[in-house]
Amino acid sequence: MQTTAPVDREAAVAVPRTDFDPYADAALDDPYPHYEMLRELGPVFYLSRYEAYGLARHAEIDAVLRDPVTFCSSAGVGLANFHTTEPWRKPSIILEVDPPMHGRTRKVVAGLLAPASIGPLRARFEQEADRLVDRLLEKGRFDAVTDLCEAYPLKVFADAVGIPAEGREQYLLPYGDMVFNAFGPVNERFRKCLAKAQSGAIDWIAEVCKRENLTPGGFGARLYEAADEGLLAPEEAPMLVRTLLSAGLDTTVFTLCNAIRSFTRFPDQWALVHANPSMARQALEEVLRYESTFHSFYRTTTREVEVAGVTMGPEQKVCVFIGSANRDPRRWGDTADRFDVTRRAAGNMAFGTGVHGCAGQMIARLEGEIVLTALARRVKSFEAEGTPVIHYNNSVRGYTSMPVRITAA
Ligand SMILES: C=Cc1ccc(C(=O)O)cc1
Repeated sequence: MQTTAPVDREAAVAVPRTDFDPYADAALDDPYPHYEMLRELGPVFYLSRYEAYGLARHAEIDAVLRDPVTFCSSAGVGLANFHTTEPWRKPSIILEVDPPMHGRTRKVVAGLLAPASIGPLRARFEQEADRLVDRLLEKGRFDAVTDLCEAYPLKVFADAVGIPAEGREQYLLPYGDMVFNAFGPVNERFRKCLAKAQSGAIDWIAEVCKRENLTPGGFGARLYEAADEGLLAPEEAPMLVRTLLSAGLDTTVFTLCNAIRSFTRFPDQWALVHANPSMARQALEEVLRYESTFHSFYRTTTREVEVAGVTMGPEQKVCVFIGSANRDPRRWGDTADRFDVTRRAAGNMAFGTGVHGCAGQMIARLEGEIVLTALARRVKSFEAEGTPVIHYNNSVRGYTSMPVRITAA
């Protein structure tokens, strides 16, 4: 689909309008029937409640994310347009910038998080996963959110960044919760979360991003070394440490939540992974497709552009529902709504795509693969103990609580 064709007004089609609220609790409880409705509205629709265009099909989302010049990030990647609204914090110098600046900061962060750079962490990550599974098997029943999904990234990823141990539980997750709520509207959820973040987390993050508080050799310290080498301006190093802490915790926590949730819902799928732990990486990819952590974010048009016959003016917000793209039968066939760990789920949109595709996706996959492998080797089955409590956030999806019982192999 061409997004750079000159606009032909006669050919332009009327855009289907909907007053659907993707941020209502009812939508967040189970977004998938709503996504199907949006996909059936057409390749492009208009969210009248938020005065933004929306895309819910894989093909159009892929094309928009691959055109960062027409669909920019420097006006913010949430509903708020930074050209008219004061952001809640200083914009990110990697997420909320466009090429060419984006290319420079991205090169530094991508180098830090590349397979060659994170490979040496594998042994430490595996040791921590085994230690954690020891504890879980002793317990037998526990809350998978607090005791597993939060505990693991808060230890291994926060250690890899090199921040102090003190204050992580209290501040890291509430800060990430605010980062992801900020991509949605200023609703009650946004306001409550911002007030909470302003009562400690924002200051704590600023403090731990300072060079003197970062462990030598960690990702944080290495960003300052990049500044020493002139690859970054001095003031950019703490901003990129902030990026790691903004993007690298809640996302992985919720991906692990969505994995455990999927395996308790579909025990036959766990049985396959338990029987063959080397499937863990492939199974994780299906979790990322089937229950994406990141569900939606925005781009802003930089000019008048036609998408699938619909003419959009400049300065228009466009919401891409990547959680829907991952269930689009046009891309995944008629089993798109089936959780199937034998599927080839590569090419899913869980980490976005294009130049802004998640720079941390390899370390996120490493954490997920290692945890699932450690569990697959030693846990025969997961049983849900009661209904898990959904974590309501404007753009990411996971759980606040998930009591489970495990049976040792
Ligand atoms: C994937 C989300 C994301 C959130 C925050 C940042 C940042 O703060 O730079 C980057 C990515």
